[in-house]
Amino acid sequence: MIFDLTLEDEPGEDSNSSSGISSNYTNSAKTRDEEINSNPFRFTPDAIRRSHSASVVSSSGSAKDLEAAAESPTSVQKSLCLNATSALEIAISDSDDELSPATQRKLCLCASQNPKQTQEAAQRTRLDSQNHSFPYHTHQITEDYTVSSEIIGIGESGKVMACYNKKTGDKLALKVLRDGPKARREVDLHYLTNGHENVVSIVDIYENTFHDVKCLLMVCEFMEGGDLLTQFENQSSKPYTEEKVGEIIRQIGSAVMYLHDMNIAHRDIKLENILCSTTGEDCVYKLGDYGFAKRPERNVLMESPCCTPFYAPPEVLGRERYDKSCDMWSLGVAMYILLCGYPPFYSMKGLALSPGMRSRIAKGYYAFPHAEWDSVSQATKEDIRCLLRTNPSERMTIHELMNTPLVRGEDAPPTSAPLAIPGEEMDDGGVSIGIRRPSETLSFMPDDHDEEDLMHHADEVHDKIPDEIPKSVRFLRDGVKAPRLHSIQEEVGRALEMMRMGGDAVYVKQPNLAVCSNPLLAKRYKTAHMSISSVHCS
Ligand SMILES: Nc1ncnc2c1ncn2[C@@H]1O[C@H](COP(=O)(O)OP(=O)(O)OP(=O)(O)O)[C@@H](O)[C@H]1O
Repeated sequence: MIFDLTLEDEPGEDSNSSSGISSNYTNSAKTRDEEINSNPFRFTPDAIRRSHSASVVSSSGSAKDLEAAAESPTSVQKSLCLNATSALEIAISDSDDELSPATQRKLCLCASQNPKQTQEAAQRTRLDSQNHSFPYHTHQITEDYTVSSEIIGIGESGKVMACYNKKTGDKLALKVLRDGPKARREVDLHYLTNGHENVVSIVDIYENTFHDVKCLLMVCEFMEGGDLLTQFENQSSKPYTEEKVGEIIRQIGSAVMYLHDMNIAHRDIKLENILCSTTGEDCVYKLGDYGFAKRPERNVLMESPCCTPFYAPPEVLGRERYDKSCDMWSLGVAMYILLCGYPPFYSMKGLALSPGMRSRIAKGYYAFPHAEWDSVSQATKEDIRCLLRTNPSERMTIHELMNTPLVRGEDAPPTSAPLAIPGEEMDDGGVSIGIRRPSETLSFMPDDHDEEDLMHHADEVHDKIPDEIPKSVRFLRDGVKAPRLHSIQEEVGRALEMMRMGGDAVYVKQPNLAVCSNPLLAKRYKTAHMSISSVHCS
């Protein structure tokens, strides 16, 4: 389903429109010029790639001209909201009441959040907001904001657009969600943590209808520096210093701790969901996109496989129960990438989630290749090991992470050539093994074998110190550029969609019972209908 959000200049124009939004596009030239000049993404190669389907709005401005243009604002507006593959249920709310003065005041409170506000104030906001869901506006967003055609980001659930506060002229980010339980949950959980200085602030939220489809329009503070993945790639994925990574993790970890203390798991922590206030040194990092956040009822562990495979812990891929420790694994992956420029787990065949990659994630097989990791302190590598533990109950918690020297900004043990610390295995191929726990295997799987192959080889490779450099590391050694994180992410996004829709079902081969004398196999077949073939996000 595609929605058409056309834009207006004056408050209240065409307010009788049944779509809830004006049908004329008359966004002012002044605003558009400002937009062009102030948009930090517009001239970056990445911004061009991301917004290639969008165009800068013609300053001649009439709706007719614009519609005639090949890449017209109308087409951009049409694709504004949601992608066609979205399959969420639509729950029409009965209540269309205007906001009470009290909720309006509350909304203003949210809107004026100072990014530098103290934990104490955040605590107050938290207590206050715990008792309320976000006060939704029911009037048209165009009464308060000029919605621009500028795309500032593209995600799974659609595009994030720029919009401008009509009173202040402030630039903000607009995310449009199709109304439904999932969108409500995203907004409500985001709102619960809205007061934290390292969480992207929701400023306003509207319930508007486009062509009889209810949408939630979430207006958030605009993070000028864009997302951290883009920022990282814009400097050629050059590894960040430990000091810088410590600072990023200190800020994002603070938000994660806030969530975890409220028993909320974010479940989609990745560099794209870490937003940056600027591209400069004084950048404030904030957590965004609560699309998969979940707050379990009565301590029920979360079961749906919603993390991006790239960042996904083994228990998610294994359909086992998982909880907030999922976020810790993802933080470990993010730290790893920032410190070396490539991910710990990826498919050498460019697949989103190959059997080989899945297997390496499940077993915690990754490496600290010397070239990139010799300059990283042992203490930091140990932190990553603790975050990437395959057993969630043994994984480092957010409170433990926040207490590490890296995050506290204390002096870590001196950075030097690799030391052979007890229990850490080194091979002679320039690789320090990421795992070192006696209970875990110390070898790399042959890359990207299919599942069956892995089953056959599992015993052979178990508990064997690798005598050859893993292919993924050779790949880097050979001077081949590390995989483009963005291109991998696109693939991962597609696989993730499959996983979310339950398409990643387990296939049980049907045995020929007529010739099968194996009672176990026969029993497995008879009880196959009892197994859960796929798990859906609730
Ligand atoms: N407040 C903001 N300020 C600046 N850029 C933003 C903001 N919110 C989102 N973006 C940009 O838009 C992109 C997509 O946003 P977001 O992650 O919220 O969408 P999504 O559809 O939920 O994505 P996904 O589920 O794929 O992570 C971000 O990676 C970022 O580049």
